[in-house]
Amino acid sequence: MPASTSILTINGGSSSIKFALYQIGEALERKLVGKVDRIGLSGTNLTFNDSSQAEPGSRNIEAANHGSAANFLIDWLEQQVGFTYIRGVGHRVVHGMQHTEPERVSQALLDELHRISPYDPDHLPREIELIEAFQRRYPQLPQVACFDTAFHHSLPRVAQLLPIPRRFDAMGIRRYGFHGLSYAYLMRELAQLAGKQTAQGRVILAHLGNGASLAAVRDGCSIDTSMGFTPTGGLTMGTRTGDLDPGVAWYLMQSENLTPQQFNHLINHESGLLGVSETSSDMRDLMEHEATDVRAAEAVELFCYQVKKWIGAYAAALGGLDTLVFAGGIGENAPAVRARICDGLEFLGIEIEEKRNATNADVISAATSRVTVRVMHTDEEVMIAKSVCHVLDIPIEKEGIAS
Ligand SMILES: Nc1ncnc2c1ncn2[C@@H]1O[C@H](COP(=O)(O)OP(=O)(O)O)[C@@H](O)[C@H]1O
Ligand SMILES: CC(=O)OP(=O)(O)O
Ligand SMILES: [Mg+2]
Repeated sequence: MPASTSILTINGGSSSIKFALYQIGEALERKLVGKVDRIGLSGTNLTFNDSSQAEPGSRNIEAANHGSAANFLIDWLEQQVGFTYIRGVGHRVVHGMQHTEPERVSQALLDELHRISPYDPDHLPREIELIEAFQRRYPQLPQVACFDTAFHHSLPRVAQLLPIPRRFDAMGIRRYGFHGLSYAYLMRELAQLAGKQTAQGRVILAHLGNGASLAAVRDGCSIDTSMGFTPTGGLTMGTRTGDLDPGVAWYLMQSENLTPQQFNHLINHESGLLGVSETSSDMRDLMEHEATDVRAAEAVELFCYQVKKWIGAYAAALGGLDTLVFAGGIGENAPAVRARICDGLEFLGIEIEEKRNATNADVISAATSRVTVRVMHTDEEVMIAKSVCHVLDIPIEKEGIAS
């Protein structure tokens, strides 16, 4: 790969690290993209696509935790590209509390992230580990934290409040919302594709991946979102419960004699599509076995039903609906799921065109549909890269993305 000034992006999930390298030219050009997945499990793997090579590559690695995966990744990047030309590293940081903008990582910010890491035990400790691994190896290299909560700083008070004693609100125990990098990207793309007026209208964004949430957006601002204090809330997901009757929490903890750690594992890693199907957290697997396995069928049904209900709720919160956007691995690639979600929502003005839906077309609504329904590919990485350029004052001439 040619040596040129670049930005590295790091997106640390609960068992994976996604990364991308953007060359800074007139526009940001993605040169390398990849991920380390199955961290802490057997068969940890690094897979990558280098734009200068015809074939994708992969390597088996040993990584018991995010720290050792990060060190492996740093060594590998050192060999592939070298760090001399990397101007900055941008990290997705899932929880940012009151932070509304991306910012340069400082010791004060790291101290604060350590303090709030119990707020999201599945993402934050690993993201901190990644930032610290880069800091140890390249102390002079600027790092930028890009907060998933920032997009939702505009939530009205009523959408922030949790119905628990008021003293907790003063301690920051409130609804924040997540997937903000994805939502910010989708809103920028929507303005480019459909015009600013459409992006200023009443929009529901459905980010349906392993982690899944919806956001209601009006005048370009988030007015509500399904995840709350942690990314475990809202919709049922691959392995997370989503919203759960709090009485169930109390009952299970005491009847099963669960420690807080065991309970956390149950709601984040053993539930959702995996818990209901007893077989897989992966929507593709479940759809394949729907006809023969009632558990898989119920899991898919529950997911579609919940997304449908949230669309109804957010249409009410927005006072109507102009645009519905599907994104994320499921939202972008599963026509049958989109069709099931939208079935019965004709009363809201949502009509799907079967053929367009089947091909994952950009616009999948019928010409007669009052609501425009779109399928959009989301890109958290490029949002991170742009934020790094912004925070580090690196000019990019063109707003677009070259690849
Ligand atoms: N063609 C497809 N049909 C149905 N589901 C799909 C398809 N492609 C990907 N998915 C689902 O997308 C989900 C992963 O979404 P993704 O956004 O990649 O997750 P992550 O949150 O890990 O980035 C999985 O449930 C996967 O099964
Ligand atoms: C915020 C969140 O849930 O992220 P992910 O979907 O990557 O787990
Ligand atoms: Mg994700």
